[in-house]
Amino acid sequence: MVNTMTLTWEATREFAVMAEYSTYGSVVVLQVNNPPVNSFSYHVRQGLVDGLEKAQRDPAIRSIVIMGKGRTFPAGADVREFGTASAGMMPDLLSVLAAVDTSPKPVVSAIHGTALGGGFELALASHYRLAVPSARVGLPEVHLGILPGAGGTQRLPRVVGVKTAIQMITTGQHIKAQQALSLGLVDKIVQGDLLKEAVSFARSIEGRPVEDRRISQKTVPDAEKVGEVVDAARKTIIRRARGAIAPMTCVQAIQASVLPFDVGMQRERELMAFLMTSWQAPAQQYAFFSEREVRRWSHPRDKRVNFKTAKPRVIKSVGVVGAGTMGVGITISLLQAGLKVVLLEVNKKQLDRGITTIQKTLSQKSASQRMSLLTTTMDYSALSDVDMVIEAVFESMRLKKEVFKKLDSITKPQAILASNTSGLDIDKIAAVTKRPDKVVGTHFFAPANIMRLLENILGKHTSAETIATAMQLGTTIGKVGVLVGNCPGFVGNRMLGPYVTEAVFLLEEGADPQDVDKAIEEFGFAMGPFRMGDLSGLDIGWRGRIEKGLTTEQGPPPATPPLYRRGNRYCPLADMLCMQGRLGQKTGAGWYRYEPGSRAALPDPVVQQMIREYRQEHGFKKRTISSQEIVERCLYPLINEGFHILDEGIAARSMDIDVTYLFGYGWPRHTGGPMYYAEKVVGLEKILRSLESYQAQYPDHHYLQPSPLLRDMVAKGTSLAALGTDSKL
Ligand SMILES: CCCCCCCC/C=C\C/C=C/C(=O)SCCNC(=O)CCNC(=O)[C@H](O)C(C)(C)COP(=O)(O)OP(=O)(O)OC[C@H]1O[C@@H](n2cnc3c(N)ncnc32)[C@H](O)[C@@H]1OP(=O)(O)O
Repeated sequence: MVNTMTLTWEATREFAVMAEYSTYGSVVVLQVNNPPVNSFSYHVRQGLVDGLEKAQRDPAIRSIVIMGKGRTFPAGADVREFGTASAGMMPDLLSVLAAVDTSPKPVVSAIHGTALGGGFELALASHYRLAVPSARVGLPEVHLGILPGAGGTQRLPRVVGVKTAIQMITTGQHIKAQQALSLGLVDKIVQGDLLKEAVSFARSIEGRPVEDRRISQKTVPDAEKVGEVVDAARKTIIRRARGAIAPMTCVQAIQASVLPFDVGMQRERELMAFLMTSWQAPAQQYAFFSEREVRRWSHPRDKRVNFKTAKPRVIKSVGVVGAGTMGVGITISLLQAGLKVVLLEVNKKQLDRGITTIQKTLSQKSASQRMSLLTTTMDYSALSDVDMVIEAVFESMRLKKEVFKKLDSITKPQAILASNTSGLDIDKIAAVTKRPDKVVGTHFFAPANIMRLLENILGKHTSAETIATAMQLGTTIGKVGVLVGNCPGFVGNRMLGPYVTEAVFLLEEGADPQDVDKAIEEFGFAMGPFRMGDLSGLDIGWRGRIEKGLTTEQGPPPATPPLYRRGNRYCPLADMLCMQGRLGQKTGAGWYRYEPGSRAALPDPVVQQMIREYRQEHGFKKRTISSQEIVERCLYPLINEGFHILDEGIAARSMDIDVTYLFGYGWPRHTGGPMYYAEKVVGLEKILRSLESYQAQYPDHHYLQPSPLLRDMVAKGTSLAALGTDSKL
């Protein structure tokens, strides 16, 4: 045990504030001090190298502790430095870690918070690792489109074997301290004061040889199985990674860990250089920072609508109206965050079903505690005292207006009233209340307890305080909140319109649903539009089209040309399926057929026949459509709609659109999001020319008409960053 009273502070802060050097008798403690996450920017690297050298020079020093100041052990390289001059400035991270590994005096990494990426690689290069019970470690570089390029792909498998290393590195998962201990990744879990414990531990190992503590000198325990492990991983990754190059490149680097350490390190370096210079790494890093940047929201409508000045109301209790799929998912999210919930459902059977689902979904451990926060009711008066209500009833304006009228009369005057509408006019809903300033859209995505996106919609009268509250609620329940303006479909579903419309037009011309889905899935989406439609339920879109008067339950509205609605081209194939009761997975048939109890989408000859007859009836000639055309025809109109949205100020920045798509619609992260992809991967000029060319072929597909903003940007050579505040990225 170290007696704190005997600890003496020597000259500190010698190496700027970024790696503080303190001595405790024979122990040097190097504390990285680079808030918020102690990333390894240039000055930290220099500070560590200087500190290590100083410790080696001082004969009174016999051991070295490295730790993080503030909230965490270093959480990795400074990603903002990537691609800048300071990233390449020596010492680089590899030299810091080499100085640690080869130190003749034992080096102990003492971990709290999150030791991630380069931070965990530093710990692995150390001779001993301690962790507090709440610490987590991991190598999440794959999410940034790179690999653990400071020896992580070589040292980790030497401890846990190739199989576990592949699993950890290709998923980027964070491991809790206890699991890290059982995997041999930390040597000891310490309770109490980490600094004191680390110094005490360092003293206890002074004088012991460090050679056999160097992970770099060990061999991989399952080396003989590397071939079969890599083959198995390849199969999983091809299925899971869909177009992302980093996961398989990580595997290639890990494969080299069975070679001598220096050879493996060289291979890791080459593969890192390959990834660092790929187009996917900057796209994923953009996605990482955008996820955080959307927290700094504002809206051009009103300068008070700004994260800096708007203060949220305190929300302790929330009413949820409707115990359907969405209401139940929202309730689970709120309960999991420790909020009190009053769930109202007027249909007793539905309410009972909802309660059962909530009970089943909440984790065993905390279920009873969480359930104690839940009140269920069929009576609106039970909502009289809640701070906020989220309405999640059926998507009908008439019904929503009825609900909001009731809520306005029953809830306390300061309560916020939110609608989970997926695209109806928030202003019309607000207009039936006497508090339009407290009405806001909070669009959750199914399953609402899992999907991270929360699209918050600012109505004409929504106050800054109300928006701040909705954004804050998102953070409280672990969602990524994006602020958008009010228009039909808001950002996400509005852009989805052209995508699904064009996908259905492709069926008219010769593609089958599975051809379209395959092309979109190869692009990187987890599901193509038809599989997604079957999963969500085809009746959702159908009801929406009925509500808009585009179709009826019996077919086209009277006196309507079959393939046109209100002057626009219209394909009724989806309506035809719904009229047959084919509503998707839930009815065992939609665009595909499903065996009882299975979710596997099977091509259905009945649908293929229906499409064939439809083509014949309307004079469409079947042709072969390439995957490239499918991707362009579906995604470019979606992107084009994004430009309209920016032009109208519905989204303040292109990154708000990208984050919406990354977190709500499964847009592949390695492409950065639709707007990033358009600008940085394809190029705006190419998008514009493709739209023009398709529009010339299909003049009545109005979504193919390029947005004036896109045209203007191409003509002037302006960038998306220049439109909003994402220039920082
Ligand atoms: C040419 C090739 C030659 C080869 C030579 C190779 C040499 C070796 C080089 C590199 C190898 C190592 C690479 C890496 O380490 S990459 C980074 C790996 N680490 C991560 O991915 C961690 C990312 N961060 C997180 O997961 C989280 O931030 C967190 C868990 C650490 C903390 O979460 P939370 O408390 O929720 O905070 P925030 O996420 O909100 O973050 C706060 C703040 O900090 C910024 N930030 C976080 N991590 C980094 C980072 N690694 N670099 C820069 N900035 C970071 C984040 O953006 C937030 O900023 P704010 O929005 O402005 O507040």
